[in-house]
Amino acid sequence: MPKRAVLLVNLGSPDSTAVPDVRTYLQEFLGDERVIDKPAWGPARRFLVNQIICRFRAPKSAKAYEEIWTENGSPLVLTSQAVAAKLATALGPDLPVYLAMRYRQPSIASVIEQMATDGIEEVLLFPQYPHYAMSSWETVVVKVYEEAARLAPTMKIESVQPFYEDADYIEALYRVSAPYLEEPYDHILFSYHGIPVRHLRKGDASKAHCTLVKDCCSTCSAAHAMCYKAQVLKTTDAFVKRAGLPADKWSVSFQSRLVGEPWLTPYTDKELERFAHDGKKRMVVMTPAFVADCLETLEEIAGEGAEEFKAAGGESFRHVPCLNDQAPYIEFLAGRVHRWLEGESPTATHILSSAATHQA
Ligand SMILES: C=CC1=C(C)c2cc3[nH]c(cc4nc(cc5[nH]c(cc1n2)c(C)c5CCC(=O)O)C(CCC(=O)O)=C4C)c(C)c3C=C
Ligand SMILES: [Fe+2]
Ligand SMILES: [Fe+2]
Repeated sequence: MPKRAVLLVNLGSPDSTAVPDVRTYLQEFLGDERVIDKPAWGPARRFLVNQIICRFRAPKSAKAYEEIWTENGSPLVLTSQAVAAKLATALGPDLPVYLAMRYRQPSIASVIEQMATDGIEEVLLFPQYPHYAMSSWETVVVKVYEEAARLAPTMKIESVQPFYEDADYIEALYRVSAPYLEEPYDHILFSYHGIPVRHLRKGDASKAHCTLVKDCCSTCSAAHAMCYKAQVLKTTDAFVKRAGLPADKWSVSFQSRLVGEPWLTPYTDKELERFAHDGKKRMVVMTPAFVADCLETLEEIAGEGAEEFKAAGGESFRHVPCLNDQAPYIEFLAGRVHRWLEGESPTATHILSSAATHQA
């Protein structure tokens, strides 16, 4: 019997809130060619990222991180560690669980080296993203395969595909959110991390669907195996059906944009202001693109978003916490791992990416 393991990978955080640490993190993150992909020419991109974006952004980001940092470190990293520990307990001693971060620590390379030292032969890679994006799911998968090819070439790795409409994931989302939907509210906003519209077009292998066909991301298409927007709409639809939400009480928006080009719309901050002006006084915001609470949910939504909504006339603002290390999420992860052990291919929707076809 080959020695098997599960590898969870999430995005990662700076080592501390000190500006030099935040700058180092941003350089690694935004220096990733699947995150900032322009200009295409490497040295020019490096100059743009290092000299312009990171230099100016690091002090502002460091302040934002200070708002959410705990005495033990980054919420994203600490929650991911708790998830890994609880999943390990659920799976038992024969199936160890490892955790790595795409940027900073623990690095993918160091964890693959550890798995090789521990004699691991077969790995289920579980990117901690429900939706496909070149800048999230794909960069994790590519990096893991690159590092494995270099450090552990005989290790066999299979990747869990984006689980945006997996019935067990939707059920977990429902179980964690339901208590927050019991109190009266006027509107529920599903706020997803944004991406540049250009990335949506880049992911469309047909080059004939996304942004080119009317209602492209809501109509059925093979392009949607790699369409972030289509996938977040499917998560929302499935959740709305499960929770029985009335049609006129919810909508979708996109947060966390950078300047320089159009990102997916409508933008969350503008929508919160609009709803407050329209007299929707009691707002609930869900953030299902993130499995763990992080800077983007705790500071941008629960902090700034709530302030902006109230400044525009809103009265109450509830952010529904992410799945975090709550039992429904651990049960979903364990269930998905068991399906792998029973021989189900991790490929629910085959992604037409070189990243997904690697076989060591
Ligand atoms: C949920 C999936 C994510 C996608 C898709 C994504 C795309 C994306 N992000 C940036 C730029 C930044 N994101 C930042 C933080 C951040 N992003 C995600 C997730 C996705 N990003 C998470 C979970 C976090 C929080 C990390 C934490 O430590 O808590 C930041 C850093 C903070 C800041 O300065 O605002 C940047 C920058 C781009 C450019 C992009 C797609 C092209
Ligand atoms: Fe991001
Ligand atoms: Fe699309």
